[in-house]
Amino acid sequence: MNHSDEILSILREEIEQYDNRTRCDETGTVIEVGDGIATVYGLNRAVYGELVQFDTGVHGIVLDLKRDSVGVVLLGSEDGLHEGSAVSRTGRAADVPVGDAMIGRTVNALGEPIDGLGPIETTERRPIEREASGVVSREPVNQPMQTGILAIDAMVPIGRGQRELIIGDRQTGKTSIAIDTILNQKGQDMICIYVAIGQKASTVARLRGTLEKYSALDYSIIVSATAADGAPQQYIAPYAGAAIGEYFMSQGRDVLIVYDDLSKHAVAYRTLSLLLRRSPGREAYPGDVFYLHSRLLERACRLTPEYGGGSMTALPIIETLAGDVSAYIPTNVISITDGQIYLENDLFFAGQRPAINVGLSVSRVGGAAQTKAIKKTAGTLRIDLARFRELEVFTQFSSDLDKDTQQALEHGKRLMEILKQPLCHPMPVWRQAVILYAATNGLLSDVPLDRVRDFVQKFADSLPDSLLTEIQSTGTLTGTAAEQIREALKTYKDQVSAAWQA
Ligand SMILES: Nc1ncnc2c1ncn2[C@@H]1O[C@H](COP(=O)(O)OP(=O)(O)OP(=O)(O)O)[C@@H](O)[C@H]1O
Repeated sequence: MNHSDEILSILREEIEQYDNRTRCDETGTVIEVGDGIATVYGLNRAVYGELVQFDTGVHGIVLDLKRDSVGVVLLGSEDGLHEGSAVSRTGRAADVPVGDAMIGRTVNALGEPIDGLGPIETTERRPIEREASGVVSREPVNQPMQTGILAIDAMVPIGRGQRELIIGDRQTGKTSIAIDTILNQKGQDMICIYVAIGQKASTVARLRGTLEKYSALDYSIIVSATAADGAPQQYIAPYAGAAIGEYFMSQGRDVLIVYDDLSKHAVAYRTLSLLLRRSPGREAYPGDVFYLHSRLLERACRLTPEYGGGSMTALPIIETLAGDVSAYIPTNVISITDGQIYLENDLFFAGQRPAINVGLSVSRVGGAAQTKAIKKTAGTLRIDLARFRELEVFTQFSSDLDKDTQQALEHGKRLMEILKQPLCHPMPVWRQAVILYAATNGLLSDVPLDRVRDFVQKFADSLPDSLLTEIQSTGTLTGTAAEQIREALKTYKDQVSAAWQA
């Protein structure tokens, strides 16, 4: 055989076997399975993040690519899977159904309904992992996202498209802030998505009950991967929530997404990584744990009108241990987000609820989006509170205080009082503006401290409707409106002050 014949025969052989070989790459065999992880041989062409299907019908996601095998995390039960089970590629990344039909429903991390209300009719699906929008398609944050919580809207304002972290120890009211914010979106044309990661199923059910009670389910979606669901579901749940949110954002809608909480998400990812035998780094987290959250939170943005003009505001939640914000995951997420709302144990137990530590809370971009009426009336609030905190510490043991110090202390105490807010009572802009105006201008100095909270609420209720609608619709507090508030406050005080002496 001459040289060219030899080449031809090799080529012919290669071509004949080509089909066989590609088919072989499309299916593989399980070598080992356990703890929700399968090691598969033969899926040479599988790509990172691809969805594969086992012969039992269970799906898995390729999360580890090695020279001879791939590591797959199972999205369902491993019952019936054993060494030698067949696995086939699907050629697509893990995705979730998206569409208006999802609104009002509770779904799992794969977008399947778990609320017993029947199937969800959607026509579109979106991959759970997607590259975040680029610089060109983004617009600066310049529209407010009212939380309805006075302390936040006045001092840590959040804009549409912003990522604001809610951070604090366990049981300090983190979830409550997120829920109140969702309740306040009623009638604001906002779609709210609550992603529950690693929580108890009963907690999620209770939360759904609260949303239902306040008619917030009409514009909300709950994505739930409970503690019973296992690490893979907990790992993909926030990405699934983001994909559902992006669908609405691409339709030009405004979306609010809450990730409750990313500490548990990081723990789920650490579990998977350790089971996949990746080398552990600081606090045993894998080296790419920063990327885990940055690629998620980067997907929140506000789009320019050419790209639909929608927005996705993210409220990730992080739980700290004994107030330690310098731990690995908290510092990571603090550096990714555009600010944080820091909740403090001491304040919570002292009855200051929501327990927001104003000194450590910050919003890096929301100031530009703050409603004018609030900006104007809350002007000195932060500084006055900072001064109050300092004086409070210094004057703790001294009884002989000069008049100025006494006044500043009394003023600070009243400011702290108006910032207390019960659960599920979000405040509209006009009410916030009126209360702030009265408090920051020292108009409450003659109201007994223990009556301040009740007084301001009832006073706000007594104001004429025309004034409220004017503040609410224009978003500003004109000089005449301010004068009207002053007058009304004087009259109202005269009416009720007799009862104070009694
Ligand atoms: N503004 C508030 N007024 C009164 N009670 C509040 C307020 N905010 C939170 N609480 C109460 O504090 C408790 C803890 O709240 P929440 O569950 O929101 O905290 P969390 O930090 O999310 O807790 P976890 O660590 O369990 O996630 C709840 O019982 C809630 O009712």
